[in-house]
Amino acid sequence: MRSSRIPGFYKRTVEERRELLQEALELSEDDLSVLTSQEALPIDTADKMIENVIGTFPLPLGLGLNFLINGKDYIIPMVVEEPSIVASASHIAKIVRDAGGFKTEASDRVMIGQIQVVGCPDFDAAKNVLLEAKNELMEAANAAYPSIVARGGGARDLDVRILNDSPDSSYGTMLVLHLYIDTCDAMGANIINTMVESLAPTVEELTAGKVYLRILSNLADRCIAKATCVIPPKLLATGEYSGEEVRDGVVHAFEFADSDPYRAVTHNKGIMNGIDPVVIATGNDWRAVEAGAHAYASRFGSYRSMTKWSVDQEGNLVGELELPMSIGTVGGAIRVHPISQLAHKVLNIESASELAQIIVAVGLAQNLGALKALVTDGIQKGHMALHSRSVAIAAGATGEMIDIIAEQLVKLKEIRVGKAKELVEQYSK
Ligand SMILES: CC(C)(COP(=O)([O-])OP(=O)([O-])OC[C@H]1O[C@@H](n2cnc3c(N)ncnc32)[C@H](O)[C@@H]1OP(=O)([O-])[O-])[C@@H](O)C(=O)NCCC(=O)NCCSC(=O)C[C@@](C)(O)CC(=O)[O-]
Ligand SMILES: NC(=O)C1=CN([C@@H]2O[C@H](COP(=O)(O)OP(=O)(O)OC[C@H]3O[C@@H](n4cnc5c(N)ncnc54)[C@H](O)[C@@H]3O)[C@@H](O)[C@H]2O)C=CC1
Repeated sequence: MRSSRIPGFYKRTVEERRELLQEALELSEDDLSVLTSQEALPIDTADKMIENVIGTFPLPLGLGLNFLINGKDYIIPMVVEEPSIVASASHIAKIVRDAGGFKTEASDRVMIGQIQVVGCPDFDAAKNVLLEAKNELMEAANAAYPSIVARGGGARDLDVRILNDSPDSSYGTMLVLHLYIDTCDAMGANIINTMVESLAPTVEELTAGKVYLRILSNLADRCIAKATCVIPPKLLATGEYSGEEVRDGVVHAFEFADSDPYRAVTHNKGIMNGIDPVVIATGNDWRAVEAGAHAYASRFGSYRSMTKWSVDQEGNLVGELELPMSIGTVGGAIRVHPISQLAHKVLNIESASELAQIIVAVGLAQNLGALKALVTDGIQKGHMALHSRSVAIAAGATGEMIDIIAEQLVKLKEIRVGKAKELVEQYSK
């Protein structure tokens, strides 16, 4: 692939951008045809994906540019309705690229299946008996889904916990079995749920209890991806703000988020601004990723910042983001949605682990984009300037009028629908 650095891409027309993408990735007309067809998601396909279908709901698909991750260039498809996100990710990726790019890593792709057991006559004895039967249970789980074992995955470990066993607990005591499963390139819901459901009768027999829930856990804390970046302050200088001022502002912003859940939620929303669009574009389950990410942000006992920003001995800004990343490159809607298939082609990835690492790099970039704006000019300048186009459309502007009205709103520093309506009326006259 050619470089993901395509300066001024955003100044081109949609048509020109498609041509540039085709050139950069050597895509065929056929690959791109999904973008120009009347129905990007054919209604017959949509009707098979969910229930009670009456139509489809299109969202913009943009490209995050400039990403250099572990020395490899990536063009990143992002599906999102909010303006300035794609610009901001590309803006920070450009800065980090000049600092050597993002470095990422990932754990093994081990997901968790849970089995809930209640009513055991002796919970400690039940726990011991399950642990003693660990190998047999893992073998039985693998036998329930042999194809994942053939791909090199399958059950890896098993653990048992007892919940609510203190006398003052207001809930009933229960035993929870965790089955740890390597799901290879799948998110793995199907694999995990099949395995835990298959074990339930044996677990009931061994524990003399009753099994209720048999389902994966979205707190996928053994399926982790991590991104880091190290940025010399000179690359952060913005307008009248020195690089050191921006760097220190970002660290203060992190400390604020890490100490205060009210701020942490907004800070982390800014991270998910980058993560969700890639998860959606690649046909993955964003509710699963969201739920896992927020729970992971609370793992030390309170809800905290997902990212960490600090200064190293050379005075560089150091950013880190580590999250559970239960995504896949096969399964679910991934091979069903035609645009998701194109997104995977554009990303040019080999595995779910590679995709997970890209996603956390985008989340880290997105966080820095928002913080850099917040500690300098404020969010309104960059974000609202781009949002002004949506405001103009909401006020009834069409065609060439959209950019003209949007520019006037920015100039007047009044980016609101009421003002836009006045301008649309004047323009129409
Ligand atoms: C918007 C920018 C990037 C402008 O920033 P800028 O400094 O004017 O950008 P620039 O003109 O120097 O351009 C630098 C690069 O940015 C990209 N870029 C620049 N402009 C565009 C554009 N129009 N379309 C596409 N890409 C764009 C592009 O890659 C460009 O490189 P080039 O191609 O020129 O070589 C900046 O102001 C920014 O990042 N703002 C923050 C935006 C943001 O975070 N939005 C999220 C919504 S707010 C929110 O929901 C989260 C929040 C804020 O609450 C989270 C929190 O509180 O932590
Ligand atoms: N709590 C949750 O998060 C839940 C999520 N889901 C949904 O499950 C879907 C994801 O399900 P999956 O089980 O991942 O999809 P899936 O079952 O459709 O795909 C996995 C299949 O792909 C096959 N496969 C082919 N190549 C593979 C490779 N290289 N690595 C691994 N498997 C390979 C496997 O044999 C497996 O049968 C998402 O749409 C999600 O919304 C469903 C239930 C609960």
